[in-house]
Amino acid sequence: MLKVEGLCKRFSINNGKTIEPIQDLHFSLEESASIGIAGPSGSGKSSILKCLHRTYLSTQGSIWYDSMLYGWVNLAEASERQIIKIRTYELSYVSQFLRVIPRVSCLDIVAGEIYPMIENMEAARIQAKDILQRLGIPEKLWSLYPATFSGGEKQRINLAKSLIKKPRLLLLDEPTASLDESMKEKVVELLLEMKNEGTVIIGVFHDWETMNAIVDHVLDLTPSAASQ
Ligand SMILES: Nc1ncnc2c1ncn2[C@@H]1O[C@H](COP(=O)(O)OP(=O)(O)OP(=O)(O)O)[C@@H](O)[C@H]1O
Repeated sequence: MLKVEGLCKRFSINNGKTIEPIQDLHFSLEESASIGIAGPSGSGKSSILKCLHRTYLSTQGSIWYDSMLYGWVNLAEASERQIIKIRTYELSYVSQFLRVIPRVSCLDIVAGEIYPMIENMEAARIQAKDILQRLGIPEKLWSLYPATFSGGEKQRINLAKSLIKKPRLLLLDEPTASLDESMKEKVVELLLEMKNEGTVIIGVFHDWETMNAIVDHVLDLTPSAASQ
C-alpha cells in the first residue's frame, strides 16, 4: 500500500549551508501494517512524516501510495489538487498541536472533518460525539471553543479530528505526549481498532511502551542502528 524509495529531504539553512536529515530512505508497508519511527532529536522523524503528508516537498525519491481515489500515486509528485483530495478522504496527519479554528465549537471542529464525505452535519455530529466520548472529552466541553482547552484536551481533539475519518494512512507525531496513562490506553485501544480495520499507521511516539503496543516494526534512525 505504501512504498518509499530513495527518499531524501534537504533543507537550506544560513550561509548557503544545507542539512539533510533524510537520506536515501526505503521502506514499504502492506495494509494494516504499522511502523514506529525512532531516533534521537533532530534525526528526521517528523520530517519523514511531513514528507509523507506533503507538508514538506521531498528533495529526491518517491512515495508510492495505493490510493482509493487515484490508484498508485507518487505523493512526492502528485498535484496539489490530488493531495488535497487524498488528505480529505484517506490520509491524515496528527501533529502534537491543535490549530484551532476561531469561533467553531469542539464538536463542530471534529464533525467538520467528515462533513465532506457525508454532507449531513447532524449525522457528522453523532459520529463526532462518539469519538469525543471514546477519547474521554467531557460532554460539557463539546459546545466550547478549544482555544482555552488544556494541552491534553487539545491533543485528544486533534486525534478525534483524524480518527473520525478512519483514514487508510495515518501519520502520528507524538500523539500521546500530553496524555496521562488512562488516556493513553484509550488512544492505543482506538488505534489498534483502526489498524485491525486496515489502517496503515506510521508514527513517532513519545515513549517506547506506547509505540510497542501499536507498531509491528521500528524504523530506527539512530546512527549506529541505521548503519547496521
Ligand atoms: N522547515 C525546516 N527548515 C530547516 N530545517 C528544518 C526544517 N524542519 C526540520 N529541519 C531540521 O531538520 C532536522 C530534522 O528535524 P526533525 O524535526 O525532522 O527531527 P526529529 O527527529 O523529529 O526531532 P525531535 O525528536 O526533536 O522532534 C533538524 O536538524 C531540524 O532543525
